[in-house]
Amino acid sequence: MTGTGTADAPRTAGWGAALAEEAARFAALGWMAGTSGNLSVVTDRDPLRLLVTASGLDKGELSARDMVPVDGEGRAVPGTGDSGKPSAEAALHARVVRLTGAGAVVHVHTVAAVAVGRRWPGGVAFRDLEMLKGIGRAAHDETVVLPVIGNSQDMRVLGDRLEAALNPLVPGVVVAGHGLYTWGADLREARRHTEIVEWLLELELAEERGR
Ligand SMILES: CSC[C@@H](O)[C@@H](O)C(=O)COP(=O)(O)O
Ligand SMILES: [Zn+2]
Repeated sequence: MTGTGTADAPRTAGWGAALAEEAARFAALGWMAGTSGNLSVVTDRDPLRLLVTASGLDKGELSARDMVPVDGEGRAVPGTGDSGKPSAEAALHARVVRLTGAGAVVHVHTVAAVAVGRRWPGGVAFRDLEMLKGIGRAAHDETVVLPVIGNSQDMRVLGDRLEAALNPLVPGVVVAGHGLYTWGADLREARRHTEIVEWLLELELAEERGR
């Protein structure tokens, strides 16, 4: 896929490379199989602008040019290049940013997220785990609930569900039958949150198998 070299391109090139690197990392873990998943980073707050992965590509093979600038509603910003169609879920990324103030959003399709969403459709609780510190919660004596929301192909519906279920203390939501959304102040924090939440989901399933 080719970019254009518009005035905006040099400014977003660094973000694009960072997104491609993150996507390759998640893909290598098997969390973005079969073109699934998408990533975004906030490049401007006023007006809100995000750079989001293009739709339908193998997320393990992206380059800096496979990223699309979108507005605060997730619509491609006109005149910013021909780097393809924004992710089908760009509007949800923008909604997460508006709701949480996040600087980066990660969406992965992990088996654990789908399995947990099926088993605990009302949300899943964690407690007394050192790993909870990685999402800013206490390692002891605090119950942390990760919300689970129903899936939809309509990003407005999905956004409304996410807003209604959002736990302000937890930077993530499981989308039942679909995958996981996580976010952070920047790409690095969003990655850490993704890894921690995925670890928690896998633990829950391992424990369930042992019960
Ligand atoms: C197997 S891809 C499923 C898609 O519908 C979607 O859920 C997804 O995560 C990737 O969509 P994309 O438009 O490439 O960002
Ligand atoms: Zn998806």
